[in-house]
Amino acid sequence: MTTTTFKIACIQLSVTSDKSENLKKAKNKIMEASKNGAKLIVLPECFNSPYGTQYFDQYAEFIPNGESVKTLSEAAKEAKAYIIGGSIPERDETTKKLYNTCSVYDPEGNLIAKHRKVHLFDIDIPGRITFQESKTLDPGNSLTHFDTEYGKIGVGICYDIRFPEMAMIAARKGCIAMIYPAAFNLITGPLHWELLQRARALDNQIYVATCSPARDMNATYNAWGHSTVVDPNGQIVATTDYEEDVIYAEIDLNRFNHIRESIPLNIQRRFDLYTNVAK
Ligand SMILES: NC(=O)CC(=O)C(=O)O
Repeated sequence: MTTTTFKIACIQLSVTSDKSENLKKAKNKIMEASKNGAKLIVLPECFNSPYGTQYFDQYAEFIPNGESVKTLSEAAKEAKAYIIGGSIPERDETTKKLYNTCSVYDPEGNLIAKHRKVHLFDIDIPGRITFQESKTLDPGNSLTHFDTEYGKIGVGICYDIRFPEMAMIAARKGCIAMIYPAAFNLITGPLHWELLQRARALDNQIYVATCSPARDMNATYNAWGHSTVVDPNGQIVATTDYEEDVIYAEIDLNRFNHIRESIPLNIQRRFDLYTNVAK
């Protein structure tokens, strides 16, 4: 019998400057989410290090030969759940370049996918926020989707959510959900966080989940929090405020199919008109 529902958990982790502490806490929270029935467990962007260009070099690890991969692989196996391992600063073993990278594990603890943030967070809103990830990071060059017994799932990291093409391609390739480990901030969070998630979900009739670190007002970057799960109708089905928390939602494939059959965008698209303007 195919499984038609499963529980997702997004762990809004309180991240400190102590990497071992972050890893220990992430593992404990994964076990807690698994005990509560979660089969797909998501961690936040930069879950093993503070978020900031000044930290990436110091906290960077090789993938798969690093301690964060070891911890997440063990956690996935013990929890018997898929883990979307937020992101960590990654150093490529060959080129030595740095990336903001999400690693994904199956319930046997195998590393099954790796997503390097494709769109780097370079913004300048004068007097409010300036952030230049490209000062220290290189962008990834591929889109990431992986198969589970529940369906295909796509991954993006934070700023990637602003580029609708990514979620659209995932949906066209058959993904039931896009998952974004992310860390918006006190300027862009209230402006765009919820709207972007609901837009990606509604346009593509897929589930969308985001997982943020908890807010720390003593950190150099103050995360917005508000980790959220949105259904294929664009409705919020789980969310929270900015403190440490774990949110849970049921991903229901019957509901996914029902929404798509009721408003059948997939068979109504006019690809004959879209060619040549996609760029
Ligand atoms: N931190 C990010 O990558 C993106 C973000 O905060 C925003 O798009 O706003």
